Amino acid sequence: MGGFIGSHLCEKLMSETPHKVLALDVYNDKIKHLLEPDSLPWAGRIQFHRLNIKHDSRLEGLIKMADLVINLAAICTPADYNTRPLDTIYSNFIDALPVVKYCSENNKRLIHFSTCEVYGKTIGSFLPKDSPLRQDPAYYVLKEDTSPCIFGSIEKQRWSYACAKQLIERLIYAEGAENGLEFTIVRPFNWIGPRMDFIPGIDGPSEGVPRVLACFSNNLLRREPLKLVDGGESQRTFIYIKDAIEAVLLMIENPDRANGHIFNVGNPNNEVTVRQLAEMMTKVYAKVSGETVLESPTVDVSSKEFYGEGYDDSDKRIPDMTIINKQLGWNPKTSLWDLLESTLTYQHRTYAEAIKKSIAKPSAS
Ligand SMILES: NC(=O)c1ccc[n+]([C@@H]2O[C@H](COP(=O)([O-])OP(=O)(O)OC[C@H]3O[C@@H](n4cnc5c(N)ncnc54)[C@H](O)[C@@H]3O)[C@@H](O)[C@H]2O)c1
Ligand SMILES: O=C(O)[C@H]1O[C@H](OP(=O)(O)OP(=O)(O)OC[C@H]2O[C@@H](n3ccc(=O)[nH]c3=O)[C@H](O)[C@@H]2O)[C@H](O)[C@@H](O)[C@@H]1O
Repeated sequence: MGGFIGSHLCEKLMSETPHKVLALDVYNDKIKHLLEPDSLPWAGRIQFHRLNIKHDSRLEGLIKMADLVINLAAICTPADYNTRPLDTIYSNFIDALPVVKYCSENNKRLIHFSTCEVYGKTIGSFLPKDSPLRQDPAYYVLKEDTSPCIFGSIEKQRWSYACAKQLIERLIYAEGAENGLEFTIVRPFNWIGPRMDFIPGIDGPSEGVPRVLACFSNNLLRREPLKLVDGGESQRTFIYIKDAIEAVLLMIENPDRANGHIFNVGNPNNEVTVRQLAEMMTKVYAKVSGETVLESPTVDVSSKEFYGEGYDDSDKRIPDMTIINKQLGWNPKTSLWDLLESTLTYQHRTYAEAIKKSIAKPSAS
């Protein structure tokens, strides 16, 4: 609950609902503003417990105290999937097991965060490059109940994350079928916004590689070209975190309509290639910062150079919205331009000064 999505969810639950939250994480930096000072209007409704779900005897007791458990804990940055595959598999499968088990044994409802990466590659990506079928949505739109999960070979360790997430989904589904666990599985499609990941060298390790929003923000803040991996041809649909949190709140408030379902949560209208994302972020950042655009705003880099051996990529990710629409009546609202404008305004306000100082005094930390 102390990460990017957890911080936005806690904020929403505190400001717009009467619910109480027991927030568990190894860090609380992103929710500190909700915990202090004691005079906050929701003081007493949110409690932070610093614990590692991997090995902490307090976990079962805390789950027993709750009506609903939301599991967000995971390693979820692609730079880790091929370089720390064991940690990735343990984090996304093994470490989630006690949470599922305690929910099942104690009859607690579970909302588990999976990923759109469980779909892997599209069927269309295996068609010849010039096949007209590539334009047919039947070959690329990702549907919860009919699309297959298509991963690369084992040496493409990128898929360690998707595979672990798929297996935990299957386990939760089986707990529902055999033991009556009440569950909802969320498959986020590139949720982005303020507080996502970290800016290397400022609030995270200098050599760390966060997800694309933070990578590109870091480049823009430092006036470096944005790095396009393997030509930036992969396609993504990005959704504003605040739109996505509305969907999670509907799941929390409507158990009868959410239990037993797997939901895609994304914005099919915000599709771009990574290259187009870089171009749009460059324009938006110039607008919100008042800075000029570099002569060469992007640079190409191979995936091997950027991520190392074993990287692979999802080609295209368009969520089908039929199920979430029917069950919860939810639709995303914010356009890519608007969500980048508010997010990059936040990035500039939060980091520009710190970056300037770190560039001026490289040895000071
Ligand atoms: N942001 C997205 O678009 C996106 C997309 C797909 C899936 N997800 C999934 O949503 C969840 C949350 O993602 P996020 O973007 O907020 O990432 P995040 O890294 O900001 O949040 C994850 C949080 O889990 C905590 N954590 C990890 N292991 C832990 C452990 N063993 N014990 C206690 N805490 C632990 C981390 O400290 C972190 O605060 C993850 O399961 C991720 O796989 C997110
Ligand atoms: O957010 C999601 O829905 C899921 O997808 C992400 O995976 P991915 O979209 O591949 O990760 P990003 O780091 O956001 O990268 C997006 C694309 O940009 C590219 N990229 C990334 C960083 C960069 O500097 N340059 C660049 O071209 C990547 O190669 C990839 O094609 C992560 O796996 C998870 O957070 C999550 O499960």
